[in-house]
Parts: sequence; structure tokens; C-alpha cells
Amino acid sequence: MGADPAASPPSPAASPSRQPRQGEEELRAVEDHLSPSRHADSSPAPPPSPASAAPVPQHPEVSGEDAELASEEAVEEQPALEEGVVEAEAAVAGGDGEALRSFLEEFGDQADDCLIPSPRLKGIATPDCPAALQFLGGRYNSLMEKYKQQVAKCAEECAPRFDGLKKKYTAECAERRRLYNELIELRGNIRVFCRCRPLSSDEISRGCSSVVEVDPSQEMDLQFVPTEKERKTFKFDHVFGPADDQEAVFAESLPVVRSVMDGFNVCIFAYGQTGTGKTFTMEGVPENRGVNYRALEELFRISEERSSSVSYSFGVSILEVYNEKIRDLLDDNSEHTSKRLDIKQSADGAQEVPGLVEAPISTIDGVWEKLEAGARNRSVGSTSVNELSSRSHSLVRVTVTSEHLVTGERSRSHMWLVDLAGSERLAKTEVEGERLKEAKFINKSLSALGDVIAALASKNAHIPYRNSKLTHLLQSSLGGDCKTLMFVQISPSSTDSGETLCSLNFASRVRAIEHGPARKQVDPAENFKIKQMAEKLCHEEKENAKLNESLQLMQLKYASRENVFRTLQDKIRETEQACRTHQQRARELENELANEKKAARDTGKSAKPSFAAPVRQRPPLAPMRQRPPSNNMPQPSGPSRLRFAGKGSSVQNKENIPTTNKTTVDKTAGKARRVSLVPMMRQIPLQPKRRSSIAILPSERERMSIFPEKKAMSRLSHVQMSRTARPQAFNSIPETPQAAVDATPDVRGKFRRMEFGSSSRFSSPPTLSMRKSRNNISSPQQRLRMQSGSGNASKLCFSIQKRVALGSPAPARTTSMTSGTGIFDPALREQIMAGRFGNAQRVFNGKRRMSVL
Ligand SMILES: Nc1ncnc2c1ncn2[C@@H]1O[C@H](COP(=O)(O)OP(=O)(O)OP(=O)(O)O)[C@@H](O)[C@H]1O
Repeated sequence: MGADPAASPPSPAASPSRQPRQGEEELRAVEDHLSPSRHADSSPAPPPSPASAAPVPQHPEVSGEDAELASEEAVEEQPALEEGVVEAEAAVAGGDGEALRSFLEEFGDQADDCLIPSPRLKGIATPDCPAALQFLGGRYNSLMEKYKQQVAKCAEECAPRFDGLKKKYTAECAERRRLYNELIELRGNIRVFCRCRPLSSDEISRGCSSVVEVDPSQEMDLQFVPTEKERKTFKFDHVFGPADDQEAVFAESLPVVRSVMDGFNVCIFAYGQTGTGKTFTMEGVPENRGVNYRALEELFRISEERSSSVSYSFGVSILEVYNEKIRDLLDDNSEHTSKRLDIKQSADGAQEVPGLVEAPISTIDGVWEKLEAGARNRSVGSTSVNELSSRSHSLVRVTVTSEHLVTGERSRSHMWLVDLAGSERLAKTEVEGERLKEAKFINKSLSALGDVIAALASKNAHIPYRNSKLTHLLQSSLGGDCKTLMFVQISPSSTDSGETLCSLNFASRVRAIEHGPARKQVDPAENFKIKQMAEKLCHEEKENAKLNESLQLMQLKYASRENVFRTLQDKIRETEQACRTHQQRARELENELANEKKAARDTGKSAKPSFAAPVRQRPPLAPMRQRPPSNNMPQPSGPSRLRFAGKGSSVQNKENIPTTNKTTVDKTAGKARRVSLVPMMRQIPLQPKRRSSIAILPSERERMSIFPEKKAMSRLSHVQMSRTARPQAFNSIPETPQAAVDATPDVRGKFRRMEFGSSSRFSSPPTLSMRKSRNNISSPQQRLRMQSGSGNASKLCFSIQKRVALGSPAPARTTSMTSGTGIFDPALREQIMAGRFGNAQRVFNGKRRMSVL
């Protein structure tokens, strides 16, 4: 299905001057669909072919039934155009597509980013209309997509710049607020405006004259002229004459009102005589609204203006102080219920009235409703001065909570809008009864307000806020760190000149107050959090200090213990060194001793052995077990033999000691023992640290006694010593052998008793050494004793001596040990002897830890 180039409109793609553009393909597609119509113009129309059906709506002649349905749907989607198309149908005869073609031609000439609807669209016949609309839709969509991309790109490019500008804007806003606040502070945080109402018709009718002169050019001065002589000029921050309207008054109040939006506490109150226009200034009338309404209006306006950077929320409470009682004017049941409202100080130091209704407001209409409701509930009395005079103080509290969307800074501030009760003197009001009581309360609270202002003016340390409910409520918004605006309302009438003068004097005093810089109010919750954090920090600091102290103490203790430890280590080293020295010396002596013994044995060998003198017989050079048993060898004595026979086949096996008859044993007891022990001693390595030789040292009593029991006699470890006897026994032994030698006769006597009076068990080396020390000091043992001064050395000496005593063939020792000095019962003596030998055996055979006997 080709288009006739001659008949078809100039294709945009064919034009060399133009680049292919977006939408051209759609255009071409539609042109292709229109080609049958073109053929119809130049040549006979071909028969409708199913192949010519395309997804796009087509001419019914070309597209068939499906295309017709699609056309109908498209037409339904464009009901607005249908009417025009139907109207144009008559103009485009037969719907031959001529109008569509020319319409498309127009678009072909248009730039890609143009979408100018052609007036010819209306002229397109109904069958061609869907195709045209589809083309336009596609074109529109592609352009839309293109623009979207462009916008997104632009936004992306501009984002950093936008962020920078936003930051700059935020900084500028902050700076503006700061400067603005500074300006207000320079003007004074407490500002006093004087407003003089016009003479009322009643006053005019009574012929009252004006005693007040206001010069518009001197907006701060007010001339009080009761008489020409008494002319007095009062200065205020602004003076509004009778001609000034509500708008002008509010315009001057705006800076103070705005401060509340910056987080400062604000108080605006109207003071003056009854009927001077306090309520008119604060509340106004519906057609001429006062400060309250306008202030809230301004708050909403600012909130809207700053909505991109700060989020604000508002709440309103309305209350009155009547006869020193607080009444909630938004609580409809407050008059019927005995709900008592009181002032409490919150955690952040602000004054709160628990239970007071705080109505959230989001629109200015809502504000007006609340103000009206409050005004309706207000206690209104009637006096001769002003029929509608309110006999209570009316207070509107606006709570502003803000959160900065960029910095996250939060604040909560209050704005008090106070319409005070009339300040006229009691004498003038001519009241009595209930009205008099009301007047007294009013005067009391106004007097308290005067005292607070006077205290602030004189910068007293104590400000008597709590003298009245009114001043107590306004404490956080009156003086100090908040902004105060006072309207002093005066009457121009000559009849009120006295009251006017009082009011003007009071206002002048208020104006004289010098406030410090205002302080921004932060959210109480934030305040509380900060306080808690500060307390926690304080507590942690204290804990830290305590821990530091204890740490220092521990360090000191550690240092001192380290010193002690070092000293002990040094001592241990010294002791070890001494021990090593002693050991070395002991080894030398041992060697010397061994040499001596060898020499002694050699000497013994040279002498001829004889059974007639068994006592002097030397021990064999080799252990018994290594030698074959001999019938000629002497047998152990009776008790020893019995013990050998009792325990020990093992002993016999080891020692190869033959069992013989008793008579033989009796004769050769001492010799047999020496024969069996000496070889063993040679096998035992030197053990300087053995303590058994001194652990068994007996007490005096034990040494003097005889132990009949075998058990007690045979085991060194079973020495029966009483607790009290032990130290005595040990103390009785001199620390060194030399000490024993040098001991007093008493001590010597003790040792003598030990030597000769004790049982065999206690004939310990000290006894021998002492005896030897007396007789001969040239032996190695004695030399060792003489050289060693410590207890350990003496113990070592004892051990060595014992070995020497048991191993050496000293005849004197044999005699004394076997004789059992002082024991006359032969059986018992034998037992003791056996025990002594058994002990000796155990001591020298300590490594094996088994009883030989
Ligand atoms: N600036 C003014 N311009 C016009 N009319 C005023 C102005 N000030 C006060 N008035 C009128 O004076 C009358 C008394 O005013 P208003 O009730 O406000 O006095 P007030 O000080 O509030 O008295 P009260 O202490 O009894 O409440 C009202 O009718 C009020 O419309």
C-alpha cells in the first residue's frame, strides 16, 4: 500500500532542510492509512482488503468492521468534539479524508514542540476524526514526555541552587527576627500606648469638655489640660487620639504580636477607668474588631507565610478573674459546677492552670467563635458609671507551639490578651453590697498589678506576683524576659479628669520600667529533657569522681604491694642463693665424708675379722643381696629376726637374710643390722631437704618416757606429741649445734637427758653431734655444723649425721644404741631397738616409701 508521491503532501522527512522529528512517525503512519483515500482521488479505489487493517483507527472503507468499532470507541472518548465533527460532516462531503490530509499537512509544517490546534480539525469528517485525534493525542503525549524530561532536568540542575537559596533564606529570616527583636528591645520590652476615646454623645449632651490634647505630629506626647495652669505633658510610646481607628492601633501593636511567633512570651493588656474603651480596644465590635481578633488573624497570616520553614499550632484559653477566683470561660458548665481552678508552677517555672480548657484553633473563624463564647460567659454587672461595665478581668491566652522544619528547633510561647476591670475609685462608683465587694477585689488586684510594676521599675529582687490571682497568672509574661504592651485608656471628659490623671500617672510608672533583654521560650518538654540530662550529667560526674578516687587508692595499694612483692622476691633470691651455697658445701662435705669412710673401710679390711669381737666388725662392702648367703655370717638379733620373719618374706628376698634360730640371733643382733643397712645407705642419694629427721624431734616429756606400744615406737610419723609439748620440744633444741655447745648448763643437761635418757627413737643426730662436739671437733659433720648458722643447715647436718651414725662402724654408737640405756625389760628393749632400726631404715629409704621391717 504505497502512497502516491505526487498526490501526497510534502513529507517532512523528504524535506532536506528538516531533520526527522518526534511525532513524524505518527504523522507518517496516519498518512499511510489515508493513502486509500488518496488513491481514491487519483485512481479507482481498490477493494477493501483485510491486510489493510491496522491497529490505528481507519477509514471504514479501508479498515472494515474492526476499524469501525475502534472509530466508534474513539468517538465516544471525545464527546466534546463529536458535536463539532458532526456539524463539519456536512461540509466535508463523503468523508474522503481531504480535510484530514490538509490538517496533517499543517502539522507537518509545524515544529516538533508545537501543538497548535488547527481550525480545520472541526472540518474533518467523522470517519477521519478518530485518526486525527489519535495523531494529536500521540503528538501531545510525546510533547508531554519531552517537557516532563526537561522539567526534571531543570529541577535536577536547580536543586543545589535551590537548597543554597533555602539556606540563605532561613538565615536571612533568622537575622531579620534577631534584628527585629533587637529593635523592640531598644524600644523597650514594655511599651505603653495611650488611647483616648472620643467624647460620647452623652458627655457632649451634658456639656463636658475635653481635657486632653493630642497632636498627630507629636505621636508620643499627650497634653493633659484640666485647666491651662495644670497643663501637663505625658510621654508614651504612642498616643492615639479619638480620631485613630482600630487598624491604626493594631498596626503599632504588630511588632509585639509578631514576637510571640518567634517564641517570646507576650502580654497585651488594657488598663483604665470604666467606660474608657478597654473592651473596645481589646475585643472591638463585629464591624470594627479589636486587638484580640486582629492579633490572632496576624498569627495565622504569619503561620501561612512561614509554612515552608516553620510549622505552627495554636490553642486558645479564655478565663476571667472575678473576686479573686479563676473561671474558665470556655467551659460551659463552669458556672454550674464547683470546679476550682488554681495556679500551679510547672517544672519549667511557668505558671499553669491545671484543668483549664485549651481549645485548638486552626482558622480565624474558629477564633471568633471562641472569643464570642468567652464574651458571653463573662460576668457582667451594671454600675451607675457604665451599664455594661465588666466587673472582672478577662484574659485570653493564646498558646503558640512551633517547630522549625529545617533546624528542628521547637518553642512554646504564650500571648496574654487582658481586658482589665475598670479602675475607678470606690467613692465615685457609689456602690454597695455585692458591687462594692467586686470593686474591692478589682482594686486589690489592680493595686497588686501596680506593686508588681513598681517593683519591676525599681528593680527589686522580689517581685510580688503572688499578691493577686491576676499578677500570679501573668507572672511569666509580665516583666523580666517577656514583652509587654499596655494600653492606658483615658476619657477626654472633664468630668473624668481625676481618674484620667490617676491612669496617666500609673501608665507613666509602667513606662519607666527598664526590662532586661527578652528571652526566647523553649518547649517545656525540651526544657525538662535538658534538665534531666543536666542532672544525669551531674550524677555521672560525681560517680566518676568517686571512681577516680577509688582508682587512685587501688593504684597506691598496688604500688605498695608491688614493693612488698619485690622485696620478697629479693629475699627469695637471697635464700635460694644461700641454699645453693649450702648445698654445694654439703656436697663437698659428703664427698669428704665418703673419702673418710672409704679410708676407714680400707683400714677395717686390713684388720682380721673375728666373731669373738662382733661389735668391731665392719660392714660388708657390697649389699647383702649381692652376696650369696653364708652360714658363717652373723644373724640378726631376736626382735629383729622376729620382725624380719613377720613382715617379710619380701625383705628376706631383697636382703637375702637367712632365718636362723633364736640363740644365734641373740648373739649377733648388732652385727646383722649393720650388715644390712650400710649397703643400702650407699644406694640412697643425698637428700638435703629431708625433714623427717627434725620433724620427729620429741618433747622433753616424750624423751623421758618409754613407749611400750610397738606402733608408736616404730613409725616416726606417729610420734605422739601434745600440742603444748611440741614447741617446747623444738625450743629445747638449739638452733645450731654450736649453740647447743655454748648453751647454759641447764640446756646442756637437757641435751644430756635427751642423749642418755630418751628412747632409741630420740637418740637423734643432735645428741651424737653434741657428744662429738664435746669430744672432737675435727670431724666433717662438726665442721659443717660450725659453718652453718641457719636452722636448715643444722637440719641438713642432722640428716647427714644420722646417715653417718648409722652407716659408720663406730663402736661407741653401736654400744649405746643397742644397749637401750635405761630399759631393763629385755623384751621391751628389743622392741625399742627394732623400732629404732625400723625408723632408721625408713628414714634412709625414704625414696621407696615402704617399710623394710
Ligand atoms: N476609640 C473609640 N471610638 C469609638 N467608640 C469608643 C471608643 N472607645 C470606646 N468607645 C465606646 O465607649 C463605650 C465604652 O467602651 P468599653 O465598654 O469598651 O469601655 P470599658 O473600658 O471596656 O468599660 P468597662 O470597664 O465597663 O468594661 C462603648 O460604647 C464603646 O463603643
